[in-house]
Amino acid sequence: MSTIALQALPSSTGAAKRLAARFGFGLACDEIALHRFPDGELRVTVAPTADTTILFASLDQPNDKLIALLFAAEALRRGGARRLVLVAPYLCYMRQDIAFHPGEAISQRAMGRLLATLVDRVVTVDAHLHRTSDIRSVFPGIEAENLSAMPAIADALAAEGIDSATVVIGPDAESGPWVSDLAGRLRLQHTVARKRRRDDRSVDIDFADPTLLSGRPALMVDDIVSSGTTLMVAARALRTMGATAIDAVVTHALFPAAMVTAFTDAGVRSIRSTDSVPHPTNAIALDEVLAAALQSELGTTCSRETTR
Ligand SMILES: O=P(O)(O)OC[C@H]1O[C@@H](O)[C@H](O)[C@@H]1O
Repeated sequence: MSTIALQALPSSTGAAKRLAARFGFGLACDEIALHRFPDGELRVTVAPTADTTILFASLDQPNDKLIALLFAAEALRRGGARRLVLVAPYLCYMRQDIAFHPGEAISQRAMGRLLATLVDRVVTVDAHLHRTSDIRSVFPGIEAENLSAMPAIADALAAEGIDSATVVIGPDAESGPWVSDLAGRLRLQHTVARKRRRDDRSVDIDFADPTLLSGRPALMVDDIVSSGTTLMVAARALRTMGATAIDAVVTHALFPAAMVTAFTDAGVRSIRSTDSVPHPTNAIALDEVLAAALQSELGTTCSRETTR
């Protein structure tokens, strides 16, 4: 019988423990210990490994976490891990999938190649792949899955009840697949706006049918809220179009918590996120969708603790 362990970066231990509990056989979650030296370098210490180790590391604020992951993978392999599975509910650096200007690095490609040298499988949620149709092309030679948060979001919204006149809104063409999926699950009308980004904090958004929202609630859906510009500009447009209420739901909440006030000022009544990134707006847990994807790792395994 082979063994399995779960180890998490400190910022991911909450979600990792929820995942472990969902497996239902007493799998412990070990926190990877990080020590920062006075000069800023990191020492990384892992718990004893198992044949298969699930490394839980959501990669928001990624630069230090990537170094920690690199060192953790080294220690786990040297400790005997035959299979490393990275669970990164938020996968960083996926948005730059082409060189928009001469000389720019394609971060998606570089990140995929780096992670493919460290682990055997990557599991993520609503990765921003845009022009990349298959996540496996990002990770040469290893397994990779891009799960959807929309079933969990739809279940949460349906459970609390939603006005059937609500229009599900996507702020740009990239959001189309999420918007149509969620609207289909909730049996709601949907529309996707046109967005033109001028720079990091400046976008123009317009809707093909400016009358659609008149007197109706809007539910904005997106994969990422980062600077919050897209959400605020879209909310102002929806308000001008006569939306009676504007709620937002997002998979990855990357914005500073204090920005919620600015969203309220722009007309957003509520914003909820999944727990892919720890955030005060977290309202939808992803443990069930992650556990389902990871069932194949359990096979005839038992937790490392039970075999010591
Ligand atoms: O406008 P901010 O919040 O900075 O960026 C998030 C938006 O930019 C896109 O890549 C995302 O899909 C989302 O629509």
